[in-house]
Formats: sequence, structure tokens, C-alpha cells
Amino acid sequence: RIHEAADFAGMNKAGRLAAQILDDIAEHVTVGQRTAEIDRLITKMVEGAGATSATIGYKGYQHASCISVNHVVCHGIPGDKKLKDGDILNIDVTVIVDGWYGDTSRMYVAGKLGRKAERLLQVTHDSLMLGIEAARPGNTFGDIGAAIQTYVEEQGMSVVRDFCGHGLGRVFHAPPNVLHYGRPGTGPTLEEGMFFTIEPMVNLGRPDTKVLADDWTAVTRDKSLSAQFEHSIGITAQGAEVFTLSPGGRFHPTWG
Ligand SMILES: CCc1ccsc1-c1ccc(O)c(O)c1
Ligand SMILES: [Mn+2]
Ligand SMILES: [Mn+2]
Repeated sequence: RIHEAADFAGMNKAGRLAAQILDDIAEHVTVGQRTAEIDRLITKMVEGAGATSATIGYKGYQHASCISVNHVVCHGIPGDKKLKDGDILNIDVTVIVDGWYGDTSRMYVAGKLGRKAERLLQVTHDSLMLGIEAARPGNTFGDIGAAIQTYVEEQGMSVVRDFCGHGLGRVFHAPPNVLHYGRPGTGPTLEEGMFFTIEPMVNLGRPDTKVLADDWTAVTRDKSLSAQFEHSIGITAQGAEVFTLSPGGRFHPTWG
């Protein structure tokens, strides 16, 4: 789907709200906090803004956020387990504002961030930004995947292959699948007016994942730590516009 100039305003509004919620939730990510409580606060923020959660009711999912702790790769379900010192967690929020979808996630730490975990967060965030730099008209989706994969593997880490980014706009998920690995020059060509997410998941160990019996929670098979960052972007003549940058100017208030 190719969007018009006016559609960028709608995506900016939805993206900014999702990013603001991720800014505002940071102070509640503390040792001893339950992820169900974090999700309850996010639900209140979405409603308080007069927006709608895209994930409540989506494919039977019943929460306003996915919260994925330590070796959970993605789709972690908010629950009553309390956060421990050193836990790293991805909080993923998708909101709908005037019909437009804003989908973003970032990493937080409860208590003190370990050195290996800090390197994982840094590499994962940098890989997203390298993917966004490759997102310009005339490049291909393979250029985005190659930029991410090459950098991550040079750092001795691995890119999850089992989940990908996606087109979005007035719908949550649309083609194309946005792979976080690939070969330069392959795949569809990027065009002005394309809206999609880039949401790389990076593991300290092997790329392999499995889904738990709850049919949602994806974990690393080798139990190594995993991190993810996600932005919703739009392709412009100059390159890419990021709809979900933190309004507070800091992508990761707790860490970077
Ligand atoms: C919980 C929402 C959901 C359900 C099935 S896939 C999915 C999901 C979660 C986070 C995302 O960024 C996304 O694009 C989809
Ligand atoms: Mn998301
Ligand atoms: Mn997404």
C-alpha cells in the first residue's frame, strides 16, 4: 500500500502517543513490580489519551502490551511474576489514533543492568537504527535485512528469524514481511509512501526460538538473553520518517 502525504500526519500522531506511553511507563519498571501491573498502567494511559489498544482482542490476545523478560524473545504475556534485579524486558505497545496504528517497543531494566545485557541492548538498538538508515527509496527490503544481520553477527550475536516486521497504516499488519536478515539488493524495492515496522530481535546465543504451551510466549531455545527494539516508519523522498521516536528525545529513558 502506498500512502499520501496527509497520511504521514496521522501516523505521526499515533506513533507519538505510543512512544509517549513507553516514556511514561519507564518509572514504573522497578524491582518487585509485576508485569501485569505495568500492563494495567499502560491500559489506563491508552484510555486516558482517548486512543484504542490494537492488541486487546487481536487474535484472542487480551492485553494492551506484550512484556518479554530476559530470554523471552517476544509476545510475553503480562503476569504476576515480580521483576528481579537485573531483569531486562521489552515492552511493546500498539495504539490506534483516528484509525492510524502506532507500533513500537523498547527495552527496560529493573535495577542494575549487567554488562553483557548492556552490550545486547546497545547492539540491538544500533541494529534497528542501521536498518532505518538503509530504508530509503530505491533500496530494497533485502538491504534493510542485510544491514541489520551483518552488524549483529559482526558483534558475535544472532538475529531471530522466526518473527519479522510488517506493513501497517490503517491496519495492524499488512504485507510485506520485513525480514531482519537478508542479502543486499534482494526483495521488493522501497517506495515513497510505504509504512512499515522494523523490529529486530537479537539473541546473545543461537537464533532458534520456540513458543511455550501458552501458545504466545516465544523464548530462545538455548535460554540465552534476547532483546528487541521496534519503530514504525514511513518512506519519504529523503529516506525514512520515524513515527515512534520518544517525544522526550531519549529513545531509552532507563538506559541510553
Ligand atoms: C499481542 C499482539 C500480537 C498477537 C499476535 S502477533 C502480535 C504482535 C505483537 C507485537 C508486534 O509488534 C506485532 O507486530 C504483533
Ligand atoms: Mn510492536
Ligand atoms: Mn510490530
